[in-house]
Amino acid sequence: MDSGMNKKWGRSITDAVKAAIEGSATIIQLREKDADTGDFLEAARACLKICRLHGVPLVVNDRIDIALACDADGVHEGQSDMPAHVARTLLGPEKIIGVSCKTQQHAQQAWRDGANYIGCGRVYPTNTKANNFTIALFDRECVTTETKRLHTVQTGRNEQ
Ligand SMILES: Cc1ncc(COP(=O)(O)OP(=O)(O)O)c(N)n1
Ligand SMILES: Cc1nc(C(=O)O)sc1CCOP(=O)(O)O
Repeated sequence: MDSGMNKKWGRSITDAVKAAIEGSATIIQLREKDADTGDFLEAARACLKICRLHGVPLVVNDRIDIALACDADGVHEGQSDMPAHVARTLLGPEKIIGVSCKTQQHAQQAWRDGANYIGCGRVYPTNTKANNFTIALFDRECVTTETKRLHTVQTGRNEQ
């Protein structure tokens, strides 16, 4: 979740985190693509406080420095972000590392690098993210059954 999108919907990022947890979310990702570092860190600390109260892990998208600064539970990295093996070295053995994967090769590399889960998709178009492509459901099956391990699937939606 991200502050910008939630602001558009008239709620704060912390309200969004609370609502997600009330709705049974078992892990939260903070994904701030447009925030300044200071604002990102502040949001991460505020979200983490709520997550800790409820025993729900919080992972930070892209930014290992933010995750380290607030002692978040982990990070999510894309194919053009910090490689998972470097993230593992920086974060240590206990933190959660997720990696976005669109091919079997991505997935195999992620597991070799010490990822805890892979994010596979998206499988439907979205207008919330540019410069990225949708994969076929068949490809998603190949990526996830190939590795038979923990994965999430990005679905995609259309924001008006
Ligand atoms: C769970 C999950 N899966 C995939 C993504 C996408 O991550 P990435 O490829 O790094 O793209 P951005 O999020 O940086 O736009 C994700 N964030 N979470
Ligand atoms: C964060 C993210 N990355 C994607 C990718 O394809 O790499 S899809 C995605 C989430 C898109 O979800 P929504 O459409 O609900 O905004």
